[in-house]
Amino acid sequence: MIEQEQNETSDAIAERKRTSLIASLVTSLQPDEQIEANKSEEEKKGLSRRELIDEMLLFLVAGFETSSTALAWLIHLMSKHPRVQQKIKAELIGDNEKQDLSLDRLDSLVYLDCVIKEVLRFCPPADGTNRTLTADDRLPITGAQLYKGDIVGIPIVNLARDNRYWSIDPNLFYPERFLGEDKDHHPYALIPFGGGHRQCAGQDLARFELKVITARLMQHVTFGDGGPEINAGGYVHKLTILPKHVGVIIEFDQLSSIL
Ligand code: HEM
Repeated sequence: MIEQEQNETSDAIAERKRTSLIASLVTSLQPDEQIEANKSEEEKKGLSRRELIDEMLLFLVAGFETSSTALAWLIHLMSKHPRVQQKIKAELIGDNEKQDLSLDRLDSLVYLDCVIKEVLRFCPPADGTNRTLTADDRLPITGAQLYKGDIVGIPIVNLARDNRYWSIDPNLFYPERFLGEDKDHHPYALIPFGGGHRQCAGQDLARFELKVITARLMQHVTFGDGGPEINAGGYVHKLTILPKHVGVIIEFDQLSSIL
C-alpha cells in the first residue's frame, strides 16, 4: 500500500492526502532514513518506514475492536430500550419516504447523534487512557506532588458516570440528556475518544460508521430483549470493555423493503 501511494502522480497525491490517512502519512516519509537516524529525537523529522508500518497496524487494531465493541453495546442497549429504538425509527422515517441516507439526511438525524453519544458515555469501549508526565507537577486542588515520568491514569468510564458532572442521573441510559439538562456538560466528563493532541485519530470515522450502521439497522430491524439470562449484560475486560451476555431477538420490520 505504501508503494502504491508513492507511485501516484503528484496531483493524485495532493488529492488523496485529503481523504486517505495512509496517503497522508506516506507524504511524511523521511526522504533519507540514514540521515534522520543519526539525529537526536528532537531534531528528527518525518516518519521512518518502520514507524509508518506501525501506524498502519495501529489503525487496524485501534479501529476494529473499538468500533465493533461500541456496536455490540449499542445493540444490547437498544434491546433493553424499545422506546429509544422507536424514537430513532420515527426520526428516520420523518418525511423521508424513500428512506435514503444521503450525507445531508444523516446530518439531520439529531436524536441518533444523542443515542450514539449516550452509548459511548454509558459503555465506553476504552475505559481509560493514560499520560506520562514530561515534567514535575502538582495537582491543583489537593496539591499532590507528581514527578516527571509518572504515569497518570485517566478513568474515562468513571468521569462519564460521576454525579458531579451530570445533571440527570449518569447511571440512567437516557439519550435525551444531550438535548436538555446535560447539553452543556463538562467537556472532560465525556471523553470516549480521549483528549488533547493524542486523542483518537479515527474518531470522526468511528462516529460516522456507527451512525450509518445504526441508521441502516434501524430502518430494517428491531432488537428485542432475549431474556434476563442470555441478555444479562455485564462486561468482560479484554482489549476493550465488551458486553458479556448479549442475546437479542432480531425482528425484521419491513421485509419487502430489503428484498
Ligand atoms: C468507537 C470507536 C473508537 C473508540 C471508542 C476509540 C477510542 C480511543 C481512545 C480512548 C484512544 C486514546 C486517546 C487518548 O489517549 O487521548 C484512541 C486512540 C487512537 N485511536 Fe481510537 N477509538 C475508536 C475508533 C478508532 C478508529 C476507527 C481508528 C482508526 C481507523 C482509531 C485510531 C486510533 C489511533 C491511531 C489512536 C492513537 C492516537 C495517538 O496516540 O496519537 N480509533 N482511540
